[in-house]
Amino acid sequence: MTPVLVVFDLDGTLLDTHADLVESLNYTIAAIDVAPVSYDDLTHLVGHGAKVMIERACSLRGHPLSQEQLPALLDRFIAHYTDNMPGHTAPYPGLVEAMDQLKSAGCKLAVCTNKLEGLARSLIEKLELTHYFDAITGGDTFTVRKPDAQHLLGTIERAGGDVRNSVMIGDSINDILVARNAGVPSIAVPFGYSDAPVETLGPNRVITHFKELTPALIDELIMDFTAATPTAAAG
Ligand SMILES: O=C(O)COP(=O)(O)O
Ligand SMILES: [Mg+2]
Repeated sequence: MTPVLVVFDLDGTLLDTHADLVESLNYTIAAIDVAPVSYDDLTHLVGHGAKVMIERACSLRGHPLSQEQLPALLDRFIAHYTDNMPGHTAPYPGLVEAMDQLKSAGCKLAVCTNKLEGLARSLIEKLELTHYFDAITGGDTFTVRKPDAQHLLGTIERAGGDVRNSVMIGDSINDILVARNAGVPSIAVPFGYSDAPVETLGPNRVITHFKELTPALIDELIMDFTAATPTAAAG
């Protein structure tokens, strides 16, 4: 039987990236005299990749961008963010212990983020977490990204997992939707970047700390999900 695969979102789920995102974003938009954004604004800005984050930040501050302005700003963001990695970014409390426990129980782990794959890989590498993951995919890895099912299905395939034996864990609507679209159960965490309370996004479970992310919880979630999904059970 294929090992259980736990797929993590990155920003706001694996890693607390808020301080560095705010810093690089404000450095980027200062180039065109757009006023800085705050930590609270991030719930509205993060989760769709850097391009959307820059666009939304400028709109939020009353300076909608033209499409011609975007590439240079994106380059500015990527350069600043890369130069300052890992900055203040760190795994959320209990994450490493939870991943160790899952690995010991035979689970595979993967990352499915809308961050650019290169940025995600560098950041994970700088934090010495690369060895945990059987696959790392970003918003530019495939032709589509979360919430499109193919982003998660492609990640599962690269990690050598099975869609019937996988779980997605994330902090935003795109994570819950990609799981639903791919036919995979989801877990939401409330400490990331979501406009709405995560309970209202329709995840199969909510955990408030990684100490709750045990092999037993994952098994139970897959069992419940399979039992409630006739096609998955039949497949
Ligand atoms: O918006 C981003 O850059 C990525 O966000 P994600 O890791 O939560 O998918
Ligand atoms: Mg996220």
